[in-house]
Amino acid sequence: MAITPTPPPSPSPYFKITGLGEKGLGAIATSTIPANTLLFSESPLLKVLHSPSSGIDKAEQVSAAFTALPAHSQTLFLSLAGGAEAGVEGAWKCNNFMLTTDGLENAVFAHASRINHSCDGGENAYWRWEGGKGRIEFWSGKRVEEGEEITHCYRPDWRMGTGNRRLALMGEYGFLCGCVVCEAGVDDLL
Ligand SMILES: C[S@@+](CC[C@H](N)C(=O)[O-])C[C@H]1O[C@@H](n2cnc3c(N)ncnc32)[C@H](O)[C@@H]1O
Repeated sequence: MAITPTPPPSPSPYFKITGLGEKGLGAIATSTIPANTLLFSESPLLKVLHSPSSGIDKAEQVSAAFTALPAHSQTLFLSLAGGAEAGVEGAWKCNNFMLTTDGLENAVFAHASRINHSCDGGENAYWRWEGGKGRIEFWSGKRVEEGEEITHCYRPDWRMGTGNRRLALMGEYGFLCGCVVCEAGVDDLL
């Protein structure tokens, strides 16, 4: 069973971070949020720009970038999901965002990493990387009711049926998806 750490402070006036059972921590709206609201923005805790021609693989780059972090940032990084069980590699696998479509720029964020996944259709938030500002922004994609969990879709298209989606998420991220779409148990996105 996952170890749920003490909830960190929220980066946003719109939600709190709290324990959500099997999902670990997650974000719960503390008031109604209108659609298209900027929820928060933040700069990366650890970012890697991969260059295939360098001959250095991404895992080595992540490890070197982690070593270069100040001690308090290392502690924060390892406190993210996957860190207690599988160290730097586990926290990276579980929490990194692919910032650019070429897959070469990835980053882990202290707060954005606490937002859970919901399959396509169940999510109510989305993110975008503002490269010029060096910050990720999280926006509400629709109106969110007080008490609702704020989620985003970790991959843009999971329209492959509940069983296949759950298998794919288990393979890539190592969790059994408990989002509203999967829990409904219908393959209505086919
Ligand atoms: C990026 S972290 C999200 C925040 C995490 N819940 C935490 O406690 O820090 C991803 C992890 O959260 C959990 N998670 C996220 N979305 C989930 C979902 N739809 N169903 C079940 N677990 C989920 C899984 O343990 C996954 O490996």
